[in-house]
Amino acid sequence: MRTSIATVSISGEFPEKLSAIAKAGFSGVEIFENDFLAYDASPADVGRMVRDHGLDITLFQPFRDFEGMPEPHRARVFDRVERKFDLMGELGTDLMLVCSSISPIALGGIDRAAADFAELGERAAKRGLRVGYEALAWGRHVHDHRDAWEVVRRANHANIGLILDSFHTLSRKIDPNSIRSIPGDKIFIVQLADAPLIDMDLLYWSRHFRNMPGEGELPVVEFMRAVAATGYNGPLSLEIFNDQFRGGSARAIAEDGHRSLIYLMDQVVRQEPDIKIPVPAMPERVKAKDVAFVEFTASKDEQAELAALLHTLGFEHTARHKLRNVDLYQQGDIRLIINTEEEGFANSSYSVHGTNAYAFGIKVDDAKAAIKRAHMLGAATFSEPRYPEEVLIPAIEGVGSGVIYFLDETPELASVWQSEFEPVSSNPTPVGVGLKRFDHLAQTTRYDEMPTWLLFYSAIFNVNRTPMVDVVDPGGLVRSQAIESVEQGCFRLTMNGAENRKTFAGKFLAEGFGSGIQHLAFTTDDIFATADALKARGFQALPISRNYYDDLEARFGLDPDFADRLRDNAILYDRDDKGEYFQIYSRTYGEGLFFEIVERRGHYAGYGAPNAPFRIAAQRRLSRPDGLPKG
Ligand SMILES: O=C(O)c1ccc(O)c(O)c1
Ligand SMILES: [Mg+2]
Repeated sequence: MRTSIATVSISGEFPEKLSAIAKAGFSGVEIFENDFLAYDASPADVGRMVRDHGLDITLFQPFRDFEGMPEPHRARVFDRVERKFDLMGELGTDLMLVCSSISPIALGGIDRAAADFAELGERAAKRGLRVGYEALAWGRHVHDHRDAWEVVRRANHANIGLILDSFHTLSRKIDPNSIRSIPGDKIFIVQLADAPLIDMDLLYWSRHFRNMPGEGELPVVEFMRAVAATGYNGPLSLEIFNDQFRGGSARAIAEDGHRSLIYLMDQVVRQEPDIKIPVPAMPERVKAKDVAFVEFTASKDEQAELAALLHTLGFEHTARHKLRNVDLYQQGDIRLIINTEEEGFANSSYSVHGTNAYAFGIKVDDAKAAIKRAHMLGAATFSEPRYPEEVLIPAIEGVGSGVIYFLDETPELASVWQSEFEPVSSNPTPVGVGLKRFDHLAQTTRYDEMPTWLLFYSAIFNVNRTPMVDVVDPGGLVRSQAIESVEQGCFRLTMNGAENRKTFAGKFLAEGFGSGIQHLAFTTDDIFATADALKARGFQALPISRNYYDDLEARFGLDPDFADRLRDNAILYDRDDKGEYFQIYSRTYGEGLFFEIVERRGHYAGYGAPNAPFRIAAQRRLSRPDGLPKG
């Protein structure tokens, strides 16, 4: 499997782009002409630089406004082509992309274009070069790969072929299955990009909003299945025009790109097993069954504070690690760990971020297979020195240099709580205030990092993504999107992307020095009973404004007594046609960490997004630095 990426997809100067691309594992690059023009080195030097990085040049692009020109423009276009052929010789690449003309003076007609390409084929052949024709979605006469293919077919020249670009085909909703009848050897290169579904001008959409396959909403898998079914076995080349990527981290974007191609082809080969493209075999997407535990790191002083908060939430200290300063707190099926070790990874995480939920475990069917898949998708495996008595729990690095552990039912992993922990309480599964399971974990990250992590989770795990919702914080916008295991209701994780530091989420990032789990949500089967039990334990709920309840009553036509009960218990409420949702929030702890208790009734599948602005406003009121009343 040969992977390639257009230089335009990556931020930085030419050398920085190349080094990021090579490090991420690509085998080639498309040289986008403007990147080359902006860089002050001879074509031969640039070619050498590329090869010194172990990369080859898969394509030189784009050559614009070639076909259909009336004389005298036509002659000039051919002169221009010859100059670019010279350049390609010096760079050391044999493939040029011609995109369909947008020139207002270009004439239409498949045969006229085919004749131009036949002549171009002759000229290219003399130099041992090849030319591929790509239909831009906004091309003047040709804007459909089926027409571009007809031009190439009629040009009937060995040195002229077709270039397919998923964006141009899928943005126009052209059926990708129309590709299946094209001979694979006439497809000279395939360019891949995804995009979010936004209804806007095609050119603007293409130049600003493309993203990596799997990050957007276009049927790129269907497209690539059709391409692979033709017998195509050339490079898979990413061509991503994206405003955020241009300003992002070259390394992260390149790594995302490589991961996106491996993930894409893994899906393709499972559905088209006879393709020619060699795809590395890997275990299937991991079924995430549940959150097995969440682990906090804290100093000894802060442990006491955090443990007190957990106590008011109904958790009991049930066990202590036999060899380490690690304590286990339980309630229902929920396990929380506080790690106060003074060396090792947890401690470094504490030094950088303060008290934080730096790790979590996921219950899977086969932890070894999970690690293998994650590894093949470029995730870094995580391990720490351990005592001989300690079990090796397979783990990877996750969001914000947090850790994700995998636990399965193999004897060693299933018994880790018994083998490594000493009970300190006679009741290992306290009922507490009635919290039963994790409902979801919420990770906060910078908005521009969200695609990275959504791709990371979706490539490794068998999860669906919910649509992105905008949450208005008085300090700016926060965008929120959830991933959920396909097997309904087992594993849920919400990602919140903060655009700036003034939002509550943005402050968490700034003060905690990076992305991480900002809140943990637990389920109860009876929110009112839990609210009473919480009060009895001295739990302080996040106070919610009276206005919210007046509106709630009006909006949903609630019975006033019911609305009063919600208000008296600071319970937030939402309802849709599938069911109801009840939420109680804790006050924030430390740099903005908090807890949520939810009850889902019926088949409510959301996260109370309409309530988020009021929750945030309440949190901000409490954390005002001006010393005004705290609640
Ligand atoms: O936006 C463009 O002009 C452009 C240029 C070359 C391509 O391969 C492409 O897909 C788009
Ligand atoms: Mg293209």
